Parts: sequence; C-alpha cells; structure tokens
Amino acid sequence: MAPKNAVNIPSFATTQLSLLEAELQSELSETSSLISNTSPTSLQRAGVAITNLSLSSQRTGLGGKTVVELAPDSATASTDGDLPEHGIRTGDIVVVAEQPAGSAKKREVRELEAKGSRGVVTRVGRAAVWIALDGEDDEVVGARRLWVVKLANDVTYKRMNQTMNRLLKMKDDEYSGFIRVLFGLTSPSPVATDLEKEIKLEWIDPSLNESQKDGIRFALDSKEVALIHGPPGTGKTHTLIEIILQMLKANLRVLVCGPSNISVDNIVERLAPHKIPIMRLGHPARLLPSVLNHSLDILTQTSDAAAIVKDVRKEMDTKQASIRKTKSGKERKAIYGDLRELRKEFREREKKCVTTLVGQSKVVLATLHGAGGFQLKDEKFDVVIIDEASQALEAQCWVPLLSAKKVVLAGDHLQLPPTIKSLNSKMKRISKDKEKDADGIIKGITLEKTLFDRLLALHGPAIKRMLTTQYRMHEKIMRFPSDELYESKLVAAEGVKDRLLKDLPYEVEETEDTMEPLIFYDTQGGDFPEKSEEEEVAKKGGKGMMGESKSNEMEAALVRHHVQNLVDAGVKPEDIAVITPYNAQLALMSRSMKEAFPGIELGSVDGFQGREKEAIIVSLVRSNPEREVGFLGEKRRLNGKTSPINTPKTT
Ligand SMILES: Nc1ncnc2c1ncn2[C@@H]1O[C@H](COP(=O)(O)OP(=O)(O)OP(=O)(O)O)[C@@H](O)[C@H]1O
Repeated sequence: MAPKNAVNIPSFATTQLSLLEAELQSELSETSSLISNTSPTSLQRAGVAITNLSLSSQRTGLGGKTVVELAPDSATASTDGDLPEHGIRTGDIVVVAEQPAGSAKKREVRELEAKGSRGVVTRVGRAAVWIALDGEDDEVVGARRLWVVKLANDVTYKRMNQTMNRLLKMKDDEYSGFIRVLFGLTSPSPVATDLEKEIKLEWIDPSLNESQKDGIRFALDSKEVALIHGPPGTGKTHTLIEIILQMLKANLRVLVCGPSNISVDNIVERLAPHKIPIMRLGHPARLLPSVLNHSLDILTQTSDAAAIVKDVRKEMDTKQASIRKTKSGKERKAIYGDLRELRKEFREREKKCVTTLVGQSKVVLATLHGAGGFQLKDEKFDVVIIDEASQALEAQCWVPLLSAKKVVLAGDHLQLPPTIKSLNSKMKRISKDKEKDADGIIKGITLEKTLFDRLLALHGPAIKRMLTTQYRMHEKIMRFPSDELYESKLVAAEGVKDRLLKDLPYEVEETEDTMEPLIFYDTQGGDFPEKSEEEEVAKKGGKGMMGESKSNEMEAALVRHHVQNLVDAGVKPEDIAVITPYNAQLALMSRSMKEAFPGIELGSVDGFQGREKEAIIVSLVRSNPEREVGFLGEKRRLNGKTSPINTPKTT
C-alpha cells in the first residue's frame, strides 16, 4: 500500500526547477555584483581572480579541448615565480581575458565573457594554472597580460535542470517501480531476513563491527532503497567498500557516486588494494594522483582499445604547438581549420573507445554530476551507491537515478546539509506561490532538504540502518553529539574511548591540557566582547558565513595561549587544528598563528566537517549581553568536528 504522503512527481520536479532557478540567480547576481564593483586586485584578494598572468603553453586535453597553461607574467612575477595567493580551484568555471588597464575600471560580466574565453580550471599548481577552454577556436595570444576571473558555475545547474525536466515530462506509465518507491507511490518491498543468505555471506573485511555488518546485509537484501546512516567516524566509507565488494561477488554491476571528486576518489583509493576492475570517470586533472590509474582518460590512452585514438591526439598536439610558433594570421587560421577537423575525428574515435571500456567495467565511479555525461548514456547498472548523500542536492542525485533500479545512500542527515545561498528568497517565494495556488509548487520542499531526509520522512526508519561504533573521539567528547543528536546510541571503540593527547605516539608531557579530553574556557562576561565586522571576504565562498561577520580579539588571544601550551607540552602543530564559525575570527587568528606555529591548520567549522585532527580548538566567538548565538543555533553545525581530543571550547 502506498503511504499517505505520496509525492506528486510533476509538482516535485516543478518545485525543484523553481528552487534551482532561484539558487542560480542568486549565485549569478552575487558574482556579477562582485565583478562589476571591485578592482582586479581586490577580486584577487577576495579569492575570485588571478591577475598578471601570461600564456606558457597550450595542448589538447580530454574531448579534444584546448588546455592553456598560465603562469605569472615575468614582468610582475615575484622572485620565486609562484602564483599570488588566490582562491581559484579545480573545477571552477572561469574567463581568461586580457587584463584591463587601470585597476578600478568598472566591468560587466557579459563584457568580460565577450572579450575573453570561457573555460574550466583543470589543475592548479604552485606556479601555474591550467584551463580547458570551452570554445572550439578560442585563441589566447601569448604576448598580452592575462587574468582569470571566476564565474558562477551554471554548468552543474544545466544538468540538474535537464534531469528534473525529464522527470517532469515522464508519463505515469513510464515511472519505474524504483521511481514509484522513491516518491511514495508504492512502499518499498519488504526485506526478507533471509537467514540462509546471512549465513552464506563471507565477510571480506574481518574487522567489521556488528552495526556495520547489519547495514551491509540490509543494503544487499533491500530491493529498492537502503539508507546507511553513518555518524562521524563510524566507518561509513569502510562499510560501503564491503557493500561494493559483496555486490561484485554477487555479479552485480554497480555505479558509485558522490557529490564531489574527493568523495569519489576516497572510495577509489580504498577499493584499489582489492585489485578489482574499477573505472573512474572524470577529468584526470581533477582526480587524486593515486586514482589516475583507474581513470577513463588514462585507460583510453593505455588500453588496447586506445591505440586508435592515440595517433590523432599526437597530431593535434603537434598542431597546437605550431600555433605558437607562427606569426602569420593566415597560417594560424589554416591550422585552426585543421584542428577542427582533427577534433571531430578524435571525438568519434574516443567515443568508440570509451563505450568499449565502460561497457566492460563492473564498478564505475563518478561524481553525481559526471554520471550524466555521454559515457554512461546507455549504460545500465543493478545498483547506484551514493556516498556523502546528505551533502548532495536531491536534483543532483537524480542524475544517476532516473534509470536506476536500486539505490544505497550513505550519509548523515544530522551533519550540515549542502550550502544554499537563496534560502530566504526561496522560502518567501514558495509560500507566496502557494497562497496563490500557482504552478503546482510543493510547500515544504527546499533545496536544503536532501533525498536522504525526504526518504526517511517518507518511509520511516525501516529503510535505514545506523552505524553506531565510532573510531574517532574520546568517550567524553562523543557524549554531546551522541546525546543531543543520536539518541545516545553512539559507542566509542576501544582504541579511542580513553585516548588522551599524552598518549600520542611521540613524547608529550603530562600537563593539565594533555590529560583532559575536553576543556571549556568560559569567556562570558565583559572581558571578551564580540565585535561585528563588515565581511569583505564573505564572497570567497566561505560556507554559511555571509554578510557581516564577528570576531573576538580576547578569545583569539586565549586560543593562541592554549596552542602555545599544547606545543610546549610537545604536541606537534600539524596535529592541531583551530576552527571557528566566523570568517572575521578566522582572518584574525590566521594572521598571527600560521607564522608562530608552522604546520597548524586553521579553518572554518563548515569547511572542516568530516576531517580529523588529534587536537581541535573551537573558537565560538559569540559573547554578548543579549546572549545571542546567531547561526550557531543550528545544532548540526556543532556536530561532527570532534577528534580524539577536543580542547578549549570557548563560549
Ligand atoms: N570495523 C572497524 N574496525 C576498526 N576501525 C574501523 C572500523 N570501521 C572504521 N574504522 C576506522 O574508523 C575511521 C573512520 O572510518 P571511515 O573513514 O570509513 O568513516 P566515515 O564514517 O566515512 O567518516 P566520516 O565521518 O569522515 O564520514 C577510519 O580510521 C577507519 O579505519
């Protein structure tokens, strides 16, 4: 029987499309106001541009695209030849253009795009940045001074929109059993507790704990959907690896996805030692070096099927190199003509080779977005596994799911959801639309609500298994998240439950700071006032830290003092992280501490989620007579940052 709260699929798709549009618009307007109101130098400082570059090489990359390498212009470069501090990352959508003279000149995004070439950053090095250009005939001439400016990433939206539009247009009889379950038109098939099967299951990893085994059995037995709920450090990825290996043993074909390249690479790295045939889709420049051997691009160069693509690639590279040697415009034009022909040939051959290689792979790994590429267009999988599912937008998850039969989602809905920029306008807009009863928008669906959340609300805890033993925190640190968020179900593994800083595998003195797992510094009262600052760096992409920011100087001094104590006791700075929810506080602390304690890590609370350190110092900043805590009121923000030892927690 269908649950009462079944979701109307076309309305769901319409709602998602409208939310995605609002989100894209807010991203676009944020970028364009920044670009039009700020000088190149300030844009660089804000993390969205690199100035004073020149072209150092160009060659053919995946899909026959031109990849340009840009390095600091010799006239302006620092003596070490390194790029200046910047915030451009692999995967960013950018424009490469001639740098405007006059630092404060106003410019429009449109104008910038018209003058320059759009592309994707494929690699960021210490002394150079590589960009794959979108256009066929894009020409970046070497003699000029260039700059790179980051644009809003509308590419990911395009794929989500396509997916939601396909869902919107599907007719009732086109809904697969799987889709019907995911929208509550039917209930999930009951999972038979097949005792025989349980007995037959031979564990590949002998160290699995009981809750992990239970989750694995459930993921294997369920017919349409299984949620693996993994609180911090409970071995979610560990569990997924066993699930993948068991599925492979059962001769199933599996597609493994995650919202980011790093989430996917993490799984590839852990699967690799098992020597099973795996294929990682995605641009090699964005993959971890250790993962490259499994990447489709490398396989298209090294496998037997690849030989046929190789000669065209070589020919194209030679042509690319010759462009730079010629001064004549006419000759250059002719070379571009040849390149266009070669590129066509290259793509056809590459496609054939890719289809052969992908068709042979039993385990394919890609980002959610990457799963929508041409390589998987007609491929069928028995199961789609999504890791970090509570960090992904639901529309993103549907990219690989539209033609799926079964999904295993791993995540933790009690840690922070994906960051959404348009939250306020979106909420208002939905309720207004609802009042007017317009376009079938569903109230209560937000971008922040992930597929994991929605399925849990739709079908209840029966579709979920929770991992309960955590391998990261001292028992006392674990107590707070366990009691507040996980119904006191977490258990600390033997190896960590009473581990202290003094027990680190190198010499650490026994002091009051190294013998306590959890220390609070009370900073209430008049001596530690918070300060508000207009946050210039908010646009840097600092998650959840928009608008004005807060800092607390006295607290920063206290943090520094505590770090000093730890270091004096022998704790290595690289084992210490200082995190804070506020950008202004981060800036204040970074300045003084990075130099004093080389190797120490400083970061934002949101950015640090899911990482580990031996000692974590949390600077909470807020301290005011009104007792306001701002966005720290979000419980999920206080979750998941703890490590074996958590030191001062300033309040
Ligand atoms: N059954 C186990 N026995 C011993 N150690 C384990 C076991 N399961 C997981 N671990 C260890 O716990 C740590 C966390 O594991 P893993 O990275 O798989 O967890 P996670 O839940 O994916 O982490 P995160 O909270 O970052 O998402 C790792 O160091 C891993 O080796």
